[in-house]
Amino acid sequence: MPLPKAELHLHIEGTLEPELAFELAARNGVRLPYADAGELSKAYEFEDLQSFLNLYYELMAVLRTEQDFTDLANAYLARAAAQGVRHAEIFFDPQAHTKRGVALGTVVEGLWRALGSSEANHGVSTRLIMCFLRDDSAESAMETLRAAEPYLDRITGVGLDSAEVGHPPVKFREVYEAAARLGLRRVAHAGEEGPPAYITEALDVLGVERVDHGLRCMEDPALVERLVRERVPLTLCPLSNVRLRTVDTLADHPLPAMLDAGLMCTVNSDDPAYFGGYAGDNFDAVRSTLGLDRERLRELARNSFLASFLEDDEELRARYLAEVETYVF
Ligand code: HPA
Ligand SMILES: [Zn+2]
Repeated sequence: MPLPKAELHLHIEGTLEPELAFELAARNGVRLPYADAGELSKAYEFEDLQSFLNLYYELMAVLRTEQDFTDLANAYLARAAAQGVRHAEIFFDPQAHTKRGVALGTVVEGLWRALGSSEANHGVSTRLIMCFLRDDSAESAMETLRAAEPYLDRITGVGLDSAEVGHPPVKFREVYEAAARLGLRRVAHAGEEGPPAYITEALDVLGVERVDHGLRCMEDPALVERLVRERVPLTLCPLSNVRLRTVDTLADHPLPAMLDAGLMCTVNSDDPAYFGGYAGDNFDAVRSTLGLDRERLRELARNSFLASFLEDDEELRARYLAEVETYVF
């Protein structure tokens, strides 16, 4: 049995495996500019975040119906469960779909058909986090938040993703203020490719409770000290960092130094279909390549549940934490 863990940084659109992409393309009569899944897999060589995002948005063309989103989410949940994920807080990118003419309701209802029965079907509890595309306008983000109001019983929080550099958190101040008034939890990608100042801004201006990635905090000792003091969780994605060349190799990943510094780190998969692994694969990679011992792995798993948005079900959180503490490696 794998180590029980929560996944806190997972873009559902990033779980679209080449085989499913072709299946959905055929079902929906969408033509992909690749002959087959094998040829498509060869396109998974990325230079940076933008080169990945180009493919990520291109392949979304195959997602059209509620059933497509249900199938996508069920495929992810089955894989995650097999790798010890007991709880998943799942990002989705509504604007990437609405701008293609797919209604927000189709996306949310489709995802919900998988998520709403996930505890029974997969043994995985879930939350849904709606992300704004930071390279789109703040007005578009605000319209998206307004359009989501009928679905807020299914949406736990808001996040911020897509191309980071040049799109600082402050651009979304009003949107995050409005989200807070609606009772939504707040997270944001910051410090993946963007500078440490974006992390500070996400905390101070957007009021985020977790920082997605946050890797570049290591360039600013005062910021590290603050993140440690305030116990701000960071949702790290080691295999993603390697594939998007945020670090040179996995052996160079700062995770051990971040744990030694006292940062509240978690390990996640980001876009597992694109970056070579799901949550358990990321844990296996940091164990074997970075030499993390059992107590460090247990700490990462414990952090994942402590940092999760399970405040409405503390009994469940306590059960997961007990599983982590009694886990025999
Ligand atoms: O790793 C990521 N970074 C920013 N935006 C994203 N959207 C999907 N994955 C990512
Ligand atoms: Zn991400």
